Amino acid sequence: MDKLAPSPLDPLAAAVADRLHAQSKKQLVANVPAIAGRMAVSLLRDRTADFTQGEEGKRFVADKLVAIAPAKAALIHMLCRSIGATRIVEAGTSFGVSTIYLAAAVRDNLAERDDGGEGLVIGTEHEPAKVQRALRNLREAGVEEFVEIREGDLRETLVDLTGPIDFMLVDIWVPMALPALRLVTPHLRPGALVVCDNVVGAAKEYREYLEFVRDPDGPFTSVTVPGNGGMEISRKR
Ligand SMILES: C[S@@+](CC[C@H](N)C(=O)[O-])C[C@H]1O[C@@H](n2cnc3c(N)ncnc32)[C@H](O)[C@@H]1O
Repeated sequence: MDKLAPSPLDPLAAAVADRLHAQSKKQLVANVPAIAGRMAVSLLRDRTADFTQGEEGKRFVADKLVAIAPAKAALIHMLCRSIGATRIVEAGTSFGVSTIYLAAAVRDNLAERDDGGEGLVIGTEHEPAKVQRALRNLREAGVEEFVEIREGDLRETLVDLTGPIDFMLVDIWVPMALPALRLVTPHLRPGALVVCDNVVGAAKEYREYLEFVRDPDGPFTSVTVPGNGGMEISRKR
């Protein structure tokens, strides 16, 4: 028996997502020694395990999927379906794996409402080649019409957002997580959810982000979901 529940996606989108999950895992496994080496150098040099920074780090990750894990993707899909999300922001699109789940949720939420309303996932990605790959994957998965990918640095691409936003996925290199959330927070509707990946595995690196979402006087209430690097799920007050 499979360890995970079946994919929540329709067969067309599931086939594309499953292929990309497998590709991402294979890429990760093949690069374990390279990643471990880079983490060790980063720890010694900058006291952080974040190996994505600096010119060399950026070059290394420029062609990597680093896709969200299947179970986490299924969870964000379920959350988006549960809150009826139709306007979503994704910080960190890469090859579009998480985007497929978010866009499928928007499509299905709109279909259930059946009121002619519109919906959109606004993704952002600063590697032009990844944007092209994401667009191709979204087209193949049949969900392209529900996605707009803004190419460039999110500190520029997310400044002119209009709300209300129902859901945000933060799956980005760590130093960008809090700047992304700060940009989007004013546009999140009350009850909107923000999911940030890998906050347990990289708790030290996410310290400021976590302080922000866990601040009892701040704009969010927050829970940590452990396992596989962990996730922080924060709800806008
Ligand atoms: C962890 S990956 C995203 C994976 C994606 N959510 C998925 O599941 O397929 C993070 C992505 O953020 C992109 N990125 C990093 N810093 C960025 C920035 N300042 N602006 C836009 N994109 C950025 C990287 O190029 C990388 O593709």
